[in-house]
Amino acid sequence: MPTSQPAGTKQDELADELAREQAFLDEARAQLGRMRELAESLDASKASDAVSGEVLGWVLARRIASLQDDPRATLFFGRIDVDPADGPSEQLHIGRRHVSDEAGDPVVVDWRAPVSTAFYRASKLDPMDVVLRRRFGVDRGRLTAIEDEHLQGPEQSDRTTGSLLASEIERPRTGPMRDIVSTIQPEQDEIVRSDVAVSVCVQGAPGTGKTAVGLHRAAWLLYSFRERLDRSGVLVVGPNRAFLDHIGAVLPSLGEVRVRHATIETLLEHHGRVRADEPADLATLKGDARLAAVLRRAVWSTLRRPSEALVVPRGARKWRVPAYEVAEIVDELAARGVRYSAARDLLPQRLAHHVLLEMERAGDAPDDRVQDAVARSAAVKKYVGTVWPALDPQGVLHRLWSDPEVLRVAAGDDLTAEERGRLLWDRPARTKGAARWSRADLALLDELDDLLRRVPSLGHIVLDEAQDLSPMQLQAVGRRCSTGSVTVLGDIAQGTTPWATASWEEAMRHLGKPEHDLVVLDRGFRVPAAVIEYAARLLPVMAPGLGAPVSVRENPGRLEIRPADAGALEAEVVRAVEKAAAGPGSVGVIAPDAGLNRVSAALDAAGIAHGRLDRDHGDDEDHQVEVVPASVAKGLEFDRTVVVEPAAIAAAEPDERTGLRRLYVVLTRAVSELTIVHAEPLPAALGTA
Ligand SMILES: Nc1ncnc2c1ncn2[C@@H]1O[C@H](COP(=O)(O)OP(=O)(O)OP(=O)(O)O)[C@@H](O)[C@H]1O
Repeated sequence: MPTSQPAGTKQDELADELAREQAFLDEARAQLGRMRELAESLDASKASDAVSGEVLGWVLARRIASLQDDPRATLFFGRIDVDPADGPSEQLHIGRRHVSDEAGDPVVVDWRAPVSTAFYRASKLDPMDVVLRRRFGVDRGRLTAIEDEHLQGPEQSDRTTGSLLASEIERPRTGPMRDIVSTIQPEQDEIVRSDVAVSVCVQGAPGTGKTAVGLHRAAWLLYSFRERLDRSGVLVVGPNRAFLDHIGAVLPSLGEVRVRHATIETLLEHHGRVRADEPADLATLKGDARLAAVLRRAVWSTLRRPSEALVVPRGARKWRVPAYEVAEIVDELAARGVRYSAARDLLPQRLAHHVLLEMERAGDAPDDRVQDAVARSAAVKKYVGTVWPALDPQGVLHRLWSDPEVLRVAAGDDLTAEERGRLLWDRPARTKGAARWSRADLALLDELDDLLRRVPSLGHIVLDEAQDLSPMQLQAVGRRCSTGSVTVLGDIAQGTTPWATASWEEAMRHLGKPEHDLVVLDRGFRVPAAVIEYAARLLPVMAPGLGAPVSVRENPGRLEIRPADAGALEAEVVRAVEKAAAGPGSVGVIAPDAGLNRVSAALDAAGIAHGRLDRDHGDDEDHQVEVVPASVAKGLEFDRTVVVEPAAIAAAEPDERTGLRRLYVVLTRAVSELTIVHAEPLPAALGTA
């Protein structure tokens, strides 16, 4: 934009302004130091008793830790000057945490506070009383640049040192994912600050910031509803360990260290160890929502109609509750909507109460202790065991997969004979303890667990890469936020399981959140234009109707395709990796799972140090170069990626659509450069370069 001032004057003015802001930063640091010293001077031992002393000590330790100053970061990254019609104008500096002065007045405002909303959302169309929005460039704890936007009045020349958003994204990656708190975009902020009661489903193409938004939403919720969510808990669910490692530092960097991170497997692992792989069609069938009804029948069909009266001997007398009366009690308990085992727990007292009534009719005057003793008597226990058997999830599923008759009865009209045949084990395990459970079985065990006793609900769950979960897995997550809310993040086009969801309406129904906000993000932050345009060639074949994101990146990125002779693939990969690793920033070498060892060995032979990611682990050492199996690449990103043998990556999946979707995921991991190395012809859907 043209400026009327001579360039020199403008530079001087900018330098003065930076110096003023740096002085303000120094003052904010001093205030934070004062707050920390104050917290350190408080003495927990002065509490009224030992228990409160312990709690107070813990609270103080947490407060002191939260007041630590990180010299590598700044206390604020932005500023807004607001001038409301009905109040005084003020300048607000926005940072990762609140800092106040001796009088308690804010020096830095937490980015999550309501007054900070305008920093993220104000626009020229709707300035929200903001006159000026300022963003700061930061380097090792010092302010290095200012970017101003004047939101009101005649257009003015902005004092800007370039797009901080662009430089934030281009900044080379080392180590795990960073927070985006200084550059959250308005459409992202709307999601981050959605009310705690609202479940949100975000559909977005690769790199549109879904993961980032979900994590910042968790941090915002914890700030805004601290007491409620501290008690009920917040959970982040992601696709694998390598991914959790990648995102694991974001919430701690925002001051939230108590959010649990899990994969769907770790969430369900307490039900048993996965010891069996099964064909995709069987896993799909086990993940089908119809199984919920089958399991419900399997549980409740174990109730037996009492055929004999309950007889309780007490002293010289025997007391009887006739079978038809027991049947009425059982029917009433079963109809209450209480979980199976919880209802069963009520039965002994109900039966004992009837025995008590018999005693009263016979002229006795028994009290509550007698009722308790009858309820706990061997006769009642044994009787309850026959009419309302004790169950555990593993026992029920073991019987279901072992006994054709049990499965037939439980299946009702929900499964065909052919489907039942597939579900039955060829060689049933002799005991439930010896059963070889599959991944899909774990979700069924979880369903059974919940049919027996209600699984407690958390306050909020952030569910990432949700498109890959089966209906039964979605229900397992859903029951863990049944009284809370959920933020669902995903991309239908990146669904790479045979049971991947086809529609968000359906997935949200399985999660138990039919009422939700569906938001589509379509501005791509990660993937540069040259790369996304190439990857998007796959979309019409494997996800018709879904569009590619519009890359917001000014850097068009680089795409290079390097054919290799058969037998010389690894040598070409080594050359490509050497080139990619020459500059700063992370390099991901994504190869077919089956070819990973060869690639890793070739890099070793060439002396290229690298880490290896896996479903079950990330990289403890944060190497610049990571070798990644194609099946683990989802959700990750690298400044430069080298993709090895796309045709083999696609062919490793059970069908063409899943194969091309896997490839789409792999091709969209690059922030600036994608190099493809191949000996086999590229998949036809990619067209000719
Ligand atoms: N507002 C923003 N400011 C700066 N960087 C951003 C912003 N939004 C997203 N990014 C960056 O873009 C990259 C992609 O974001 P993220 O991983 O959250 O995308 P995603 O939609 O989850 O992608 P995928 O579907 O491929 O997993 C990350 O490096 C993230 O930090």
